Amino acid sequence: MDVYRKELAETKKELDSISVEIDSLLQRQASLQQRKTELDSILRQSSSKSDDNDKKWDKQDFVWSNNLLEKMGSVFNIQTLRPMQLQTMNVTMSSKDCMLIMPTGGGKSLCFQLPALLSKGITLVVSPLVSLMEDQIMVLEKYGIDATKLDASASKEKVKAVQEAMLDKNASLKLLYVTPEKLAKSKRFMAKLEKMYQAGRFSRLVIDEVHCCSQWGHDFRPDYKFLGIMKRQFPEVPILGLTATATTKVLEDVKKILNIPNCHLFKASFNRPNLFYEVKVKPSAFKETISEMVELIDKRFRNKSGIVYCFTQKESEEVTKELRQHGIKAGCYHANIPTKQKSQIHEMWLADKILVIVATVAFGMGIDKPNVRFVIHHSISKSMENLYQESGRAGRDDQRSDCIVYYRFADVFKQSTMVFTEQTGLDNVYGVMSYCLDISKCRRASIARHFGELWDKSQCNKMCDHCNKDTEGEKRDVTKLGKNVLTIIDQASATDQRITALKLLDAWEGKGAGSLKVRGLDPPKVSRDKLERIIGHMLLQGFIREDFHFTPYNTISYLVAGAKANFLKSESAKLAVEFLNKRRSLPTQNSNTHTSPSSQSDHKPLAKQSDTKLKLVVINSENSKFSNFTGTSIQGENDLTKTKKSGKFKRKKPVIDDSDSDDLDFGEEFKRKPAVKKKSSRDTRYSEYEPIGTSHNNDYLNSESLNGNLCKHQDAESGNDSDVIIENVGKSKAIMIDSE
Ligand SMILES: Nc1ncnc2c1ncn2[C@@H]1O[C@H](COP(=O)(O)OP(=O)(O)OP(=O)(O)O)[C@@H](O)[C@H]1O
Repeated sequence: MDVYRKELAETKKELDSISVEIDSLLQRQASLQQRKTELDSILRQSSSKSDDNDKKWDKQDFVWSNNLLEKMGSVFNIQTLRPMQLQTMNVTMSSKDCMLIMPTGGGKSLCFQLPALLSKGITLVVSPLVSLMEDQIMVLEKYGIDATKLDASASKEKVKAVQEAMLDKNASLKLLYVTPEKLAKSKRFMAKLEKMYQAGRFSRLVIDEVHCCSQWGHDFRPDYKFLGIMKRQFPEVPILGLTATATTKVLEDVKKILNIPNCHLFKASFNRPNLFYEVKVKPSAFKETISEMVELIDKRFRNKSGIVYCFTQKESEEVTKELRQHGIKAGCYHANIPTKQKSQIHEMWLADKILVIVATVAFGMGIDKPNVRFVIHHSISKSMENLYQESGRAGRDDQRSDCIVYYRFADVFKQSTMVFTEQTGLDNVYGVMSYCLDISKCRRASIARHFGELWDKSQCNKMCDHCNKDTEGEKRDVTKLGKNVLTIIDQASATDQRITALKLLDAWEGKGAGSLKVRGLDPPKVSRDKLERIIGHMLLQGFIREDFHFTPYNTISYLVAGAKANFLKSESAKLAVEFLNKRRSLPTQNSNTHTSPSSQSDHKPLAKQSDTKLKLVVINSENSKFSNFTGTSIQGENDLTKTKKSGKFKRKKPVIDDSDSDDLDFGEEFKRKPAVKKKSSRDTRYSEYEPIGTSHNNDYLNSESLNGNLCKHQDAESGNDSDVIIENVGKSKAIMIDSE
């Protein structure tokens, strides 16, 4: 019997492990399937582009072409069209359905305003915000174009006049703006549209922010769904959908909802070459974040116009107050500020009387200030679409501008508790977390992948922090640490306790509530930032998940085991997390392609960011008086430093490993390279020291300017710290000697 029992136990065990493998393969299959769909779509789009799509619509021999070009200059004062504008106008003028995806500020409005002038009848524009309509109508009035809106505030007389114009073939009205709610809720208005259609005066339906139709989008508006009946009711009316941000999935969904499966799709590149993308690690203390931000604005954006986006109204008020106290002309903008005051602030900002607007996302659509030099996110956005759109308010004049996100792990939970009830709310937040956690990939490549665009990262032109800094990531196997996280979570669950991310981190580090600590689990010798990073990746990879609970006052996010937790426990899955490789090269003098004068000297390296804290200086200089002694490798035996105490020069073994990363478990696959002697130009330019008393500024970009900096150096043998001064640094090489 024992034999059978034993065999039964083994059989069960094997079956369990097969189940785990099957689950794992199914998950992999699902994610590959999704990627395949994305790639298919990208290829379809690019091949249809290279078909006759662009070429056919790029012509200027349509019957309306002369009139179009004439009015473009005489009415709109525009001399040349931007990419995709002509194609879009030609398609819609041909009465065909079209969708245009063009970045914020790209010039979408012209694509329907100019055709509206050339067409008989009225163009109906569905727009999500009354303030947006007002802005556009104001501009159109300046051009002498008759445009109006119908919303809840319209008087009876106004409604009557508009309804008459809808049917009067002699009326001058060209554009009529309505909200989607107006269409969905007013049967009378729909009846009037029917009549306008019968009279042959319904020339075009324009749907601004068309991504709002899809609940997969970041701004789903239920009333946009109603627009699905428009094609059925008015089959002859061409639809033109406009958006700055829509993923492949959202586009497919929108086409279905609007019943325009065969519409022409024009996608201007998401790429805004003049925007520099950057992520900074946000200090845990509010005041510290403010002083970093003040320094940043003072150094890089002095007297420049910008926006600081905050998560809440309270946060935006506090940040405004602090910035003002530091002498920065800032104004606050959020939904609860009285309308009159909001307009005043907006106007003062437009006139550069206020330089920085500190705002919630209420300060959004329709901002058309050309010279916004920076957009800083004090807290992360709720989705990549939001981040892209908010950042995109910088540099509408095509001049170099900066888009900076301050990322802090704790902010992820502030967002997730707000959006977890939305269809894709959590995925959206995790998309931003993934963007921020990345430490080496080109930011544009990440954005391109998100928006399903083919992208060659060499086109970034060093206009993102990663491409500009030549940082290197190195994947490390942290499966053991991941399993520790699960052990803490399991124990909490077994003892009916709930655990937030903060408490989990505390328990892991042996702090906080005793009942959450796991006996026998030693605190890892890894910095808190790295632990946060590991937990972040566990969330992204599904090893843990958030579990939301409501209290009368707020929603709390707890961490629980995720769908893939068992894979990690059984080690059928590994947890690999990328950390910054310490062997990071300093960009050479020429490598900085920043074009604006401010950026030349003021860009800080990532040194201050937690994972990238500099700890080591390359010792080498051809030009130095010690050149006879120094080798070319940072690990070279000839590396010399003079100790503080003795004043004598002494050979030192430079430290490669993180002093706090001993606990990181390097598995086979991701084994960290040993601190080998590697002769490469990269090594000779490498620096891991943090200068004391000098802030991290762009001086690093010119390694000669390292000279004279006082640095901390850790002796690899003794572990003792000593102060050293860098001396005799050539254009790309450095030597350090003692400070005494
Ligand atoms: N071909 C062009 N040449 C020069 N300027 C243009 C051209 N097309 C549009 N513009 C200008 O670019 C600015 C932005 O245009 P528009 O407001 O249409 O952008 P948008 O794509 O609708 O942006 P958003 O998504 O922010 O609404 C406007 O000031 C507009 O006059």
